[in-house]
Amino acid sequence: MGSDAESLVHVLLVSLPAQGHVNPLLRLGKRLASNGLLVTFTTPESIGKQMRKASNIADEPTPVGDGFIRFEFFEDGWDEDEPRRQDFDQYLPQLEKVGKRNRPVSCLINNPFIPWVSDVAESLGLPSAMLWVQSCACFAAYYHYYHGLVPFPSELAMEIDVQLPCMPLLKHDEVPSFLYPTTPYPFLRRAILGQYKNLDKPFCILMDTFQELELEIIEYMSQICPIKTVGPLFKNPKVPNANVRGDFMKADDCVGWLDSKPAGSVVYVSFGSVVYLKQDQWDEIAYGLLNSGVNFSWVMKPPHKDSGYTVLTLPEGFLEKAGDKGKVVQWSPQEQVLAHPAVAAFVTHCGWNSSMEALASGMSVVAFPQWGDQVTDAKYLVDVFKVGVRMWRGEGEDKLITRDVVEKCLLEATVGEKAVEMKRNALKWKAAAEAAVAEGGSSDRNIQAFVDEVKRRSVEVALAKGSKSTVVREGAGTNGKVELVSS
Ligand SMILES: O=c1ccn([C@@H]2O[C@H](COP(=O)(O)OP(=O)(O)O)[C@@H](O)[C@H]2O)c(=O)[nH]1
Ligand SMILES: O=C(/C=C/c1ccccc1)O[C@@H]1O[C@H](CO)[C@@H](O)[C@H](O)[C@H]1O
Repeated sequence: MGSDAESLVHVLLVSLPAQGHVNPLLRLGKRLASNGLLVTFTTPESIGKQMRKASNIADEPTPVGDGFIRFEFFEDGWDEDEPRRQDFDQYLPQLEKVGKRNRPVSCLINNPFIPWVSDVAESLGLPSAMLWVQSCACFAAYYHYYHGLVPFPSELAMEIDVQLPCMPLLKHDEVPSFLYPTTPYPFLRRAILGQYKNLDKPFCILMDTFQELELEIIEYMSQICPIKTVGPLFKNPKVPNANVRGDFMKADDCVGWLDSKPAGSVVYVSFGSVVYLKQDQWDEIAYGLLNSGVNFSWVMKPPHKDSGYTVLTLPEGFLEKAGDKGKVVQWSPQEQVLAHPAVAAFVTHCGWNSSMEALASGMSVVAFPQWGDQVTDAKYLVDVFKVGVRMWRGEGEDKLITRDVVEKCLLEATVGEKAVEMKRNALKWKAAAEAAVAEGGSSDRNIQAFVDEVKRRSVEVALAKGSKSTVVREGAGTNGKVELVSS
């Protein structure tokens, strides 16, 4: 490692191996590095392999602003082809078993679903932080559910509305769906609530949202938990995002195609990295797109080989009928697409990363949430942030969305008075997001305060540990230039 990197305070970021978790944590890593830390990003080798192939990951630490970022993948102890990785009830304990290893660092940061990282930090006498990768509203919903603070839908009262402090009334199907008594994903409820058991351990809960976006609930929850909002992390005015990326799949080129289209004429359609629709729903979306007459760019990712999903197909003759009006890709460079002037609106599953990327790019949305936080995000995008129309309510609503509804929503989001109003709101959020991450903005100040706190704590830890298991390098306490090294 270069001597410059060696002299910096070192933080270790441990990520769940899922695209929607790697992206925000890696973005945080780049932000911390640009503020002068050495950041090591780690996740299991099974995904590391894919990331190396898709994202040109260097073996050496990469300079980012005043600091460095490097990747270090760890073996999860299973064979390359192990299908149990798709089963969270089996995979999360396995990750915990192999992941609890000593590492010479000053702070450990994890994302949700792997709360044992803060146990590791505690056992090493190190500070830890958690990056919450969903909205503060969802954080509050899980918190109130976990502590039994307000009534939620239950087997006895399935359809009750939920009133959380400082939040709009949520209908029964607008609370994160893993909390429904009937959720088909109880293992994801267990996984996400696992984080709340350990919530007293991280000294800071970083959140990929920003103060101005969720003001009241952030202020409310900040009285209960040590929250620092640092989003939108994908907007990094100090370091361009193209530099270090964590995609699991190489993006297809659709930007050239977008360049050939008039401004505001394209609808971008993507359901993220995990959600997979049923074939009949896919067909209705396809016909809705054709019938609406809009230009479209549609992400059709292949299913994971162990997911049990069958490969989706397009209706016969679809591509011929669409001609140059449509571009179907397996994976897109989403940030670039959302920033492209040709794109008018985004049909999204409302994962929090996609939601933040849309808001911070000034993009109107057609909300097509499926499960988990997505149903709550859709509620906020449509009714609170007022940037979208709702195409479906999510897994609580058991019905096929027909091509006519798809067409109607596409047109509502792209032409007419409502579309203009939504775009106006979206541009307002874009400006607010840019201000939050700009020098002196709310998120920028919080990042700097966090980095200062990590540096301060690294000195404390070094002093407390003495020389047996750690070495404090020359310059300890000045400019935070301290590194702990296991002897
Ligand atoms: O074709 C695609 C689809 C998604 N993404 C990225 O993958 C992440 C998806 O995260 P999100 O929380 O929206 O959904 P998830 O995949 O976790 O359900 C976001 O950062 C997107 O920008 C991308 O780069 N290309
Ligand atoms: O990334 C995931 C879930 C991954 C998963 C689930 C089941 C089995 C293997 C992997 O969820 C997404 O996380 C985002 C951030 O928390 C969230 O906003 C999206 O809605 C989720 O789809």
